[in-house]
Amino acid sequence: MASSPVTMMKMKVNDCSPPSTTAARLLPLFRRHQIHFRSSVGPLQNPCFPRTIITHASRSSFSSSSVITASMTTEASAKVIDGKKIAKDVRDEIAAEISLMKDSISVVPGLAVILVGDRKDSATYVRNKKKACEAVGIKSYEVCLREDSTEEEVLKYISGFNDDPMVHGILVQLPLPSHMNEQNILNAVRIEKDVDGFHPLNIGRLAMRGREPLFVPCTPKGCIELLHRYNVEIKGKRAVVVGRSNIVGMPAALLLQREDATVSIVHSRTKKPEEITRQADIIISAVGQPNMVRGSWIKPGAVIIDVGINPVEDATNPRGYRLVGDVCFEEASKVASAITPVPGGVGPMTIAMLLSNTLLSAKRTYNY
Ligand SMILES: NC(=O)C1=CN([C@@H]2O[C@H](COP(=O)(O)OP(=O)(O)OC[C@H]3O[C@@H](n4cnc5c(N)ncnc54)[C@H](OP(=O)(O)O)[C@@H]3O)[C@@H](O)[C@H]2O)C=CC1
Ligand SMILES: Nc1nc(=O)c2c([nH]1)NC[C@@H]1CN(c3ccc(C(=O)N[C@@H](CCC(=O)O)C(=O)O)cc3)C=[N+]21
Repeated sequence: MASSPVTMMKMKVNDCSPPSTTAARLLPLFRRHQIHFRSSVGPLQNPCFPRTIITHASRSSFSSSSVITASMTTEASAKVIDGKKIAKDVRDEIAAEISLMKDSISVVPGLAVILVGDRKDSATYVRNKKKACEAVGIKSYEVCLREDSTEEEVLKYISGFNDDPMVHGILVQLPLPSHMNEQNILNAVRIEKDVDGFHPLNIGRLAMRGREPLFVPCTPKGCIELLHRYNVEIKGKRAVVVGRSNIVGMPAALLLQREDATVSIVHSRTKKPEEITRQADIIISAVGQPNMVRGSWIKPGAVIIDVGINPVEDATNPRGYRLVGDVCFEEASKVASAITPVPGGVGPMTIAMLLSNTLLSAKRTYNY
């Protein structure tokens, strides 16, 4: 099993790294933090680059070929949805609320994180969660277990945290080692402390009309929060979710549906996925395939939320790799009206939503 982003590394399929100037070239058409769907941007759409490694040399010769028209040099550029900034705003709001809570009822929220094994990426996420908790005033409790621990040991810690009144949220970092039964473990978390929103009862309620889950899974909740804070209208729009995992794709589709979008789901068995995504006003992509969603898959003016976090080889980066999304940013930003970058898009929002769910849980416990 892969043990780090480097060993997990996928081969580079094309060079879609965001041009450094993209963030600065905002469309005058859009007011800050307000996205309107464009019906068309004229003949500006980028043709698909071949799915091969494109070096700088081959790219420049490609762009001077007859395939790209002169108009493409003046192409529109999508607004970049700044997840880092919005996540900071959310964290500031949470910190203010926690400070008030502490002053009035002398309680601070507590989050327990259980990490099993030594995956480097998981260790990084857990470290980042801990830092984020400390910064807003949430007390964090951390358990790190060896890769060869038993399921019973994990269940024992969950049971302890379930009974601990100082702990309002419990997160078991995924993926778990393959010898453990993920379902058994996630089911053991008390739903009142299920801040990840992965308990089947929470997911079931999310899927039912007229029912309310206690917690909404953090990453999909972060995607919707970004759409709301950028004033993207969801109601009545066509949304396509690429990916149907229990933790991102499926709950993202359910949430969009709850927001009155008309939702389609694309997965690994979908034929001609680009024909479906091209109908979308909003695309949320969570597949884990670097740069899979090309410019030609996108309707002009669509809003793109890229959840994918994919390490690709990059010799120029001190880490030897860099993170890219599921969406070819370079192409998509010429067609879409707004797009999240990777990194700096959905990732920081996931952590902000975890803090938000933990605060919500503590408030619920004390009827605050
Ligand atoms: N930004 C963040 O906060 C987070 C980012 N992530 C990232 O999001 C990505 C997805 O994560 P996760 O949902 O856990 O991944 P999973 O591997 O659990 O699910 C991937 C989904 O994508 C589908 N899929 C895979 N290949 C294709 C393809 N070629 N065409 C269409 N659909 C495809 C799969 O279909 P099928 O069901 O048919 O197998 C599956 O539904 C990863 O890059 C992950 O690192 C994840 C969590 C949080
Ligand atoms: N129980 C559980 N809950 C999760 O929510 C969960 C999980 N397990 N397992 C793994 C995935 C992945 N995930 C991310 C969180 C933050 C970033 C994040 O902050 N990313 C930064 C980049 C970080 C970097 O540079 O390495 C960004 O996109 O800007 C990414 C991915 C939560 N997950």
